[in-house]
Amino acid sequence: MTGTDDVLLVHGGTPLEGEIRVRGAKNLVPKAMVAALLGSGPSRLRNVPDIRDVRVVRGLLQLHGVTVRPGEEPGELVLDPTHVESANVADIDAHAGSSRIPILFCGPLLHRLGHAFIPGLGGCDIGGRPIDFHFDVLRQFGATIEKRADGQYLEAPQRLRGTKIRLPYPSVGSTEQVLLTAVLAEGVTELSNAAVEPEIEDLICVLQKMGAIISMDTDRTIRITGVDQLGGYNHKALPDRLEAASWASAALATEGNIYVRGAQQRSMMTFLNTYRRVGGAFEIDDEGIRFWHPGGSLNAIALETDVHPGFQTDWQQPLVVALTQAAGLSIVHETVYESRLGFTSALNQMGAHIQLYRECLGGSDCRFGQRNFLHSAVVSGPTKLQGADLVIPDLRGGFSYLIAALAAQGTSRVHGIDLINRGYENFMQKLMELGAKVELPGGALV
Ligand SMILES: CC(=O)N[C@H]1[C@@H](OP(=O)(O)OP(=O)(O)OC[C@H]2O[C@@H](n3ccc(=O)[nH]c3=O)[C@H](O)[C@@H]2O)O[C@H](CO)[C@@H](O)[C@@H]1O
Ligand SMILES: C=C(OP(=O)(O)O)C(=O)O
Repeated sequence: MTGTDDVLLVHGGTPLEGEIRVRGAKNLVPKAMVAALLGSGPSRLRNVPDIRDVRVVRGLLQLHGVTVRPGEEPGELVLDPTHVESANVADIDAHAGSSRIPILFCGPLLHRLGHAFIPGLGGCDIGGRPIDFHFDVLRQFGATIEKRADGQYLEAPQRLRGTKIRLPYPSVGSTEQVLLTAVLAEGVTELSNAAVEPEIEDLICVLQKMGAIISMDTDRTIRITGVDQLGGYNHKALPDRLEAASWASAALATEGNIYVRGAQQRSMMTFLNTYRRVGGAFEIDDEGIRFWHPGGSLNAIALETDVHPGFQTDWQQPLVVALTQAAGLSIVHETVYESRLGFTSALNQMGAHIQLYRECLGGSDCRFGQRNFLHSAVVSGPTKLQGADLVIPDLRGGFSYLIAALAAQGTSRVHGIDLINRGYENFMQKLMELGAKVELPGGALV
């Protein structure tokens, strides 16, 4: 989607009502696809959403010689890495800036080919997003890394060796880097201060199915005993708790009622507690979760994002839109990314009252305090929102703008909507199914 197609007209003021379905998690599926590279035979991944991050990884795997084809059931992919040794990666530059996943090809490619080339990464612009932890751990396994103009070139002169690693911060991607590298490394790897997000546990399940030996302690320590060979896997990806929470926030902000088929309580407990504190209602059954605004006013809250099992940072932006409708002062302290509150300036243009601060407000001190990062917010509500011209800044910020436009009076022009396809499957169709009044410029229905 390009040019004027990349704009959506949103006529606000209608509650979102109905049912949508979430499929496999954006933050697991592409990584499980990379894990298939480690196998000696084909893998089957089910519940795969049709999102851009999946398409990017599919393209990268194909460049490396993995055949990827649809399986028997809808949303199933069969990934066969048998011919990886004959890979032709001449076109890899085309994938530069596409997503964060290419960095996770390092370990598997070093094991398979002895070398790897990683193009520049993409992903949301919500902070500096360095990759120093990734390269530090890869060096500890025995890899050499050379920075080139168009990316990073890595080599493993010998088989990578297990090692003892302590992450400076429980980074999700770096934990996955260690897992995907350690499983075929020689000997034992001990990783402390690891991230333990549900998507990481699911990746560990995938790797265990392939033959890996991985144990998780309760103190963020993961131990991996390297093996000589891994097989393929057959796995159903865990559902996308981040997308589910986005729709839950949309139900609250638009005074609507949405049944999210596929949403799973276990991975959303912290979100559900917060949703209840704000005054949102939900009901859980075996197939999904219904979220709704029960009427009356919403409650202001203090909220701090954190690594799992804390409040996930990717839940923050959509929920902030609902907080503009809560009575009183809400405090939001973003501790995972230093620049994830910039999206609020557009909400202020729509009529919200959100003030940003450099200090760590409302909770513990974080890495960003006293360092000039506007990473705390005070949201004063309730405020009526008015339609506006909005330019989508990042994935969750983009979905938040859609929510704000749907909750607002009048019409908004939302520019850059294609970015949302990176992580939300068929979001325009889902909006229509929920009764949203949205159209493409020129009057075409989506
Ligand atoms: C594709 C994917 O799964 N993306 C998720 C993943 O991103 P991603 O894996 O990139 O996020 P990390 O957990 O690594 O980043 C967390 C923090 O660690 C810092 N850091 C990270 C790596 C590094 O080498 N150096 C460093 O300083 C980052 O700047 C950030 O401040 O986890 C994030 C935190 O749950 C989520 O918001 C993203 O949706
Ligand atoms: C920050 C996100 O993703 P990524 O790491 O892919 O940029 C997100 O999903 O909100």
